[in-house]
Amino acid sequence: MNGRHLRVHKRLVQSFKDANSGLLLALAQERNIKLQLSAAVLVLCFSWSIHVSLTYLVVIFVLIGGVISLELINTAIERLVDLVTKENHPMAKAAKDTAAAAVWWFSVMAAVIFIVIVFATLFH
Ligand SMILES: Nc1ncnc2c1ncn2[C@@H]1O[C@H](COP(=O)(O)OP(=O)(O)OP(=O)(O)O)[C@@H](O)[C@H]1O
Repeated sequence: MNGRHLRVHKRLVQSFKDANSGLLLALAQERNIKLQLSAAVLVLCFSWSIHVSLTYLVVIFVLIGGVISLELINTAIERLVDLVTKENHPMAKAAKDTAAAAVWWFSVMAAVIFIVIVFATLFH
């Protein structure tokens, strides 16, 4: 590996370490993300037990990834707002509540799609 490739490799490894530390931080501090990961394990076990098709399984993985990713972005926005102001401010509330709404909206859609997948698998 030449010098340039080594630098690119080190940057990639460092980016991965930073992202991993962000995930661990959110896991340690956010109750919601623990609940969502537990729900994801249950959903995957149930999906496996009813033999969902490979296509549906891919959809389920995308939905789980979407919920967890949005929760991580929500956590980042919460931290950023807290860093910017400790005061009670309507814009701070709007930022936090809108970020939280993004998670909830996607989670509700994911739940609806999962129910459709379960019915389609059991009663096709
Ligand atoms: N600086 C602020 N100014 C005004 N309202 C705020 C402020 N910080 C938080 N809030 C509001 O207080 C409530 C709780 O905020 P908090 O930061 O504790 O989020 P949370 O309940 O821990 O969210 P989550 O459950 O997603 O982790 C939210 O409705 C939020 O909009």
